[in-house]
Amino acid sequence: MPLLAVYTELKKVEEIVGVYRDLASISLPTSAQVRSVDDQFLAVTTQWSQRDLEKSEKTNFTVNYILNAQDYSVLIKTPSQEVKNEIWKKESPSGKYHAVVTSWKNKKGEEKQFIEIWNSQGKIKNYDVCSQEKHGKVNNKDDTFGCLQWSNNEEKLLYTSERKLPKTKSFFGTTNGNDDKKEEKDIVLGKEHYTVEDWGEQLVKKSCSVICILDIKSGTIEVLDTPADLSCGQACWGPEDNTVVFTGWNNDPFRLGLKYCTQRQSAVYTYDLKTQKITSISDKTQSSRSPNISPDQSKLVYFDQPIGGAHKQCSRLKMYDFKTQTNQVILDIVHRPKDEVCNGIYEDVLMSRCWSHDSKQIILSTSYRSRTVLYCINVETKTVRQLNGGIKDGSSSIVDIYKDIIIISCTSPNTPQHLMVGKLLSNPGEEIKWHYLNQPEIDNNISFHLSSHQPTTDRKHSKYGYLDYETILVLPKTTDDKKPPLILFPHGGPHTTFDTLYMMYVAGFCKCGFAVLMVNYRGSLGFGQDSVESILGNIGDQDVKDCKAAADEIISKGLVDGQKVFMFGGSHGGFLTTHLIGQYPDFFQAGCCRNPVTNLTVMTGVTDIPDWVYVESGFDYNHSCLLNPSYSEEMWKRSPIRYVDQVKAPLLLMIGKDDLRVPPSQAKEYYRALKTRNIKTRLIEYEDNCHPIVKVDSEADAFVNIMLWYKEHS
Ligand SMILES: CSCC[C@H](NC(C)=O)C(=O)N[C@@H](C)C(=O)N[C@@H](CO)C(=O)O
Repeated sequence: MPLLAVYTELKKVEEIVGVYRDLASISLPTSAQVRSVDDQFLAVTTQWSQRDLEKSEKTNFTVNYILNAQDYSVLIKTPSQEVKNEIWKKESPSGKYHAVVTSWKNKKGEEKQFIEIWNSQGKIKNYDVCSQEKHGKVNNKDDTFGCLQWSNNEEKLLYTSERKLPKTKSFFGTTNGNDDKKEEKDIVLGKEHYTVEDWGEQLVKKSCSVICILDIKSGTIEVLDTPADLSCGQACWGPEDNTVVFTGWNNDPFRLGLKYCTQRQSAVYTYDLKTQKITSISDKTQSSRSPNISPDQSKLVYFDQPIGGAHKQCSRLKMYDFKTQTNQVILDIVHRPKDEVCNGIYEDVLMSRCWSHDSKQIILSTSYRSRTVLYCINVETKTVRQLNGGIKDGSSSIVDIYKDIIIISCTSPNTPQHLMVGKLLSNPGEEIKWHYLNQPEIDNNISFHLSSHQPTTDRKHSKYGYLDYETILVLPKTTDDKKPPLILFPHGGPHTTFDTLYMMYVAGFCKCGFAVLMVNYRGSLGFGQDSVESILGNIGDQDVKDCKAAADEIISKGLVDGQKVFMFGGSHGGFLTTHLIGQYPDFFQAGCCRNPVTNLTVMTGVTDIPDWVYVESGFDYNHSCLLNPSYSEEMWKRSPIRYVDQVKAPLLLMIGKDDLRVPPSQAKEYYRALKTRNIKTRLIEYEDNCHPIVKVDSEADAFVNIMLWYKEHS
């Protein structure tokens, strides 16, 4: 390479790395809790996360605020305090105590988990919860099953953990001298290689979760006697702490991946702590989750939806009355949005605090077309109203509510997530006045535009007719008349959505000079259940054409350079990337995808969610389904690999080596197919990454590689 070329290349790398460093240094809020100190003051504890590129890890820290209770102005803000080894922290109802679940490695390198109880003077109790050998590892906050709940009398803590498994050793092993007689009796021989099923991608080693109660005074642990065929989670205390309410997922006949999948068979149960009787309070023909009890303890709300079908869908909000022991629908599934207020609920779970103080209203946030919006739902009148958010055309989501003081997180593609505080007003006509907890840094070099797209006549759906869809165009500020090159970026799923959020990669692409078109093709969440269902049996066609048509429309408006179009997407977005470069070979300069689905015919045997392949290809699924030639033929027709002979655009493929959702074999097969056809391609493999490639160092490396790939092929 000539010297000048080497220099230019290095300069390019330096610039991209510089862009990424700046963006990675932004800290983002992860949670917050509000509490009233007295009539004059409010206390808000906030948790934040920031990438540390030097240490290749995320740094977590807290910041505490004291606010004036009248006008919400910030009176005191404490310096940031780094948090280490903390899995979970929960304040007691009176605010006197904190429970903290911590994880720590001892000198032998063994992981230990503790539940610590703190008051204002310091740590008052510390329990090595696993040493009692009543259960396995404690679930953490991000697990589907996780929970940590104080009893109302502050004497007990509810949490979930893995069920205790019998110890096993080889048929041929001798006992270790340290084993006492009792332990030896409990050891089963020759089962050490038996498979232990788990719940798949990002839930590895989560096999059967149980509910545990820690008595804070004595340190004794009670593991509730729940059936072995249920994985239990999302537990909370029932009225007067006499029952425990929880979600139970069926383990049988075998577990399918649960991450991004709310359609699995699950129900809401109560467990009577005196009689140990378990009762299902939800409709067992539906999939129910996320029970949440009202402050007056008279009722609870939860989500439900049909079992099976699309991996995420529109859900109902239901309510169970403890006195009458009856259920009612508060907000039903919205098939075809009719009004301007609500397109239905698409959330996995409710926030742990979501009730108004009078136990009459629920606050939740969910997708409404391409924005996350706030809803206030009156459970008595069953009326829904949208609450005003913090940014026009941006997104707002609830973080916490306590005695009607609400904390929200506000964002838009040019404004990183920041926290605001306001008061829920009794007059529904009045707008909430939001006050900043922290000031965001708005990037005025980035702008965004929402567009609605109508399918052309040839793309009308045979059952649902004309369903519209949306895109979010994120544009860099240009200093000359040159139009920016375009990155076409459809989301994965396919049943997820792009809301007008700040996304580090998108902001970074813009700062490197690219416009980004994020496509909420038909099938995305936030547009009604008909839209979700319209894509089943149509993948590889309807979604592909929606993306291409959206790009054409934006190019025709003259906002971007139509001669320089690049593809980008992960997972189902990678499926669309490989489809689009195959079906429209002259349209794209280059492409890049993370963990793409490329060949459906071989996916059923390797993914943790084989049902996805059947359902998205238009077939019904049950656990005994077997692939046959007619299914395979249809799956082949819908697979990107079918078009590989037509591909011209150089393609960068990235894989997380531990991905259980779309195993690396999918990208590898496509990579080999391109190589033998002399199409320029590169495969990058990230160790220790699963489906989302988000380990701090990998995410950073991937960004620079993507930008270099596009720049090289511009
Ligand atoms: C058999 S895998 C099908 C695609 C996959 N669907 C589900 C239900 O997991 C998918 O597209 N998943 C996305 C939600 C996804 O994981 N996308 C991300 C990763 O976080 C991405 O890289 O874009």
